[in-house]
Amino acid sequence: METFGARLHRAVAERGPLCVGIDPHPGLLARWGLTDDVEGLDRFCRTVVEAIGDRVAVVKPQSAFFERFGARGVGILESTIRQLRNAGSLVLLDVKRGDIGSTVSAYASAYLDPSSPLYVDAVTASPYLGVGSLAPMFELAAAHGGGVFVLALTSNPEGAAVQRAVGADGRTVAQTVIDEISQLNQGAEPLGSFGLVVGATIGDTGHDLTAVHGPLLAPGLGAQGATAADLRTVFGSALPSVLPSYSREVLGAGPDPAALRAATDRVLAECRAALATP
Ligand SMILES: O=c1ccn([C@@H]2O[C@H](COP(=O)(O)O)[C@@H](O)[C@H]2O)c(=O)[nH]1
Repeated sequence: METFGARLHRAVAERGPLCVGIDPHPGLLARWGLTDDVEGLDRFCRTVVEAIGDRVAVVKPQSAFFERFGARGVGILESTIRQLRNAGSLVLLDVKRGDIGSTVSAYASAYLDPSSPLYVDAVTASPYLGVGSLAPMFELAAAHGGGVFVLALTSNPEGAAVQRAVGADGRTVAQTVIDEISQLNQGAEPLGSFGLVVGATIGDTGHDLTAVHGPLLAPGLGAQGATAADLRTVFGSALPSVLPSYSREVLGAGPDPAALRAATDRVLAECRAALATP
């Protein structure tokens, strides 16, 4: 069985270093001339998948925008995941789950067990009940070739107060998360399956990402103000592991599929240039 890290490494080599988010904000549905209901949600997602599902390495549906429509919205999420898989992109579900270990086990079954209707290639997870509480997710991911991206240094300004707080051993909370995830990836080739979320907005925080050996998802580009040129400052020598992520910057170009593809190609070119070694 091929690991998530190996599949991601191959997808990025074939399609380029880019993750595009599917975030059907009410404002975007309106701008696309769609109704703010399940029918509008379905049309929005189908348009995105048909436009870019066969050209982007990773697509990241944001679960919140599906959950707000209840069971029918989650049904659209299930069908969007299936369509993305058929189009050949890896699916990273942004759900930011975290809880005590016995409950994390159920979240793991929901997203990382191939028999689940919401089965995806990888999920985002929150480490604030302790990285160890996420162990059931790591175990199920490893068993089925899946991946987990753990929040370390998020793109929103409010995150710093918690994530950069310093513990008794002198490390920040974020550095503790970084170090624990690095341990999980030891010995994995060509890339570990356990990633971190590090916002492109945060500047140079002095955190050491050199030993992670797993993917570094970088949201915050475009709508939140960061540019591809900021990636070098944030990630330094860890730049080759960065997976830049854009949602509204690309989605705002819709609903014309050609315009969505053009926006995707533009941000991908910017990321390629930013990630290229000097
Ligand atoms: O630190 C984080 C973690 C996750 N996100 C998510 O990424 C997208 C960003 O959307 P944009 O439209 O590109 O701003 C969204 O789903 C967030 O929930 C993040 O922004 N920052």
